[in-house]
Amino acid sequence: MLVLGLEGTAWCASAAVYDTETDAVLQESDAYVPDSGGIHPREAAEHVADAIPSVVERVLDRLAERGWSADVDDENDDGTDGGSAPPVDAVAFSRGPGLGPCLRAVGTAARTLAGRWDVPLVGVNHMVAHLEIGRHRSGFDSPVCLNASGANAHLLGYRDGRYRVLGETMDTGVGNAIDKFTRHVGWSHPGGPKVEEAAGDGSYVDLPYVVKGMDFSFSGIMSAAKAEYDDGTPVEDVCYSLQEHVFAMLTEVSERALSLTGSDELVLGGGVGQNARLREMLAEMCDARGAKFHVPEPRFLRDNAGMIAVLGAKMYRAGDTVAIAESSVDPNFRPDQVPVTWRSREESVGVVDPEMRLRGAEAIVEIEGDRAVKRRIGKSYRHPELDRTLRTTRTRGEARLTSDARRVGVPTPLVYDVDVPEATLTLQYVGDVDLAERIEPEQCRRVGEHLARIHGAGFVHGDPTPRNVRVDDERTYLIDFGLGYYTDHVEDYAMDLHVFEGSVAGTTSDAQTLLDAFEEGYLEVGERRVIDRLRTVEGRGRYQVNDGP
Ligand SMILES: C[C@@H](O)[C@H](NC(=O)OP(=O)(O)OC[C@H]1O[C@@H](n2cnc3c(N)ncnc32)[C@H](O)[C@@H]1O)C(=O)O
Ligand SMILES: [Fe+2]
Repeated sequence: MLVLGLEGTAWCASAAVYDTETDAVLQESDAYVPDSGGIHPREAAEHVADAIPSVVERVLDRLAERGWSADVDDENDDGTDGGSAPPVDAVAFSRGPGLGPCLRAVGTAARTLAGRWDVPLVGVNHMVAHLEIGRHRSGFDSPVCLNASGANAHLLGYRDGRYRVLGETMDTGVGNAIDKFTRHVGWSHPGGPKVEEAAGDGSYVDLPYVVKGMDFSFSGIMSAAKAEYDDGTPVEDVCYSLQEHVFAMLTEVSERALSLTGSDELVLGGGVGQNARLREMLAEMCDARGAKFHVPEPRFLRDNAGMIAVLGAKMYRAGDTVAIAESSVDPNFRPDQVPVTWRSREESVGVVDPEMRLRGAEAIVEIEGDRAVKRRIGKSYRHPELDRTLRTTRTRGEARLTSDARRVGVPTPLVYDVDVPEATLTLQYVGDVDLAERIEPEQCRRVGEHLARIHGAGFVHGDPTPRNVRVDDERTYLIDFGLGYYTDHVEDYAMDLHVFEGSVAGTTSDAQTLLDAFEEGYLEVGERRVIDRLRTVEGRGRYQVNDGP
């Protein structure tokens, strides 16, 4: 079977033909490169509209040269000859997300071709295509996927018919964040490769580092990078340090996602995936924990129609086509809105392996009688200076907040000893199991109460996932305050709730009952305005907890 794919969500007009028999992809692309600055949406749309017909023509010429032909026959229903056979069996196109005018140009082209050839039309989500191409090329069963593209950055895992967002950026996509910095220093789009090149000669300067659970944010680090540049720090040093911080953040959250879901497979997708330093960090992290890592070749990382054709073929096989009249584009199409018709439910991630607990993402915990000795291990993937700063500040912070939480009535382990240079804490051993292994509404209600208490005391936990809660018959303990901090921003409190809700939704099947109990518990002790803010946070679209169809 042959499927034509069309891509043009922003800067790249591309057409590809995927042959399911041989797994070969023919691809022709034409990039829009602005004279200066970033992407101008109108210019980009003009480029896509102009370039699509010629990339289609070129790829069809190559198809004809090779003599590949579609399975579909050219007979009419009554057996008479229907004229010339269509060159492909189906047409797939990027339906979103992306820039509206660009998407509309691609949609129009796709509908025209499908209508002319009388073949089915398949509407593909561009973000899901970025990750499915890695799963396809790697042959992995059920990987965690890190999408690092221009307008997006998120961690996804398949579960029960949907891709779940396990973590994502709280502001801009990773490529756009880097591109904003390069615009500031006068370099044109795309900025990523220019930063990578300049970074080669740079040395380390300290910049903000922001991860919250499996979510992360780039706005602070980008303002700091611009300020460093304006203050005269050599641009190579800023580029080098930007990469060290931003990619270490992405690697850390990927490791956390592997740990939380118990998956041992990671795939990388998206244009920023072309960056050698990011790939190196992820490969090193996976290697250290015995996980497999795959990154597709560059032509399938940056925007390309090959990934659209490959996913289009899977969808077509599953009967997942769209009528022309219903094929309108969606600039805000989220990956977790897509019904995953081409995968079976058995492939879900998130079946938690109890053994994993002692091999958490950042520390080694040894149980000695009634004590747990927790050592934050060095991560060879990150810069030694950044590594030391993170380990010592988190160790110190964890000791302090664990005690502060107990003082306001939240069950936490006693802190017996703190060794900051060794990044080691000796804590009381608490609970029988992780909440992840025995998750019930009553425990979730208590987690809600506990979080409300610490928010009332002016700090957040920073990573309240079901693995950072321990339970026994009597109590529900919060542990691992290493990402917590003092703050009076309601947004930070709402993010704590969002992290808990996101990780419950990402790893359980009946999340709604658990989350209702959690919010009830929170409201019993805490303030309604935090729950209200949580709704606003979710409503921003970018980071919704989407549980089921
Ligand atoms: C919605 C869609 O239009 C969008 N696609 C997109 O942004 O193009 P993509 O090819 O996936 O990623 C482009 C980004 O990838 C960055 N990039 C390319 N090469 C890079 C490199 N060597 N290092 C770092 N970033 C790089 C570029 O600077 C740019 O920000 C998306 O997937 O979010
Ligand atoms: Fe993309």
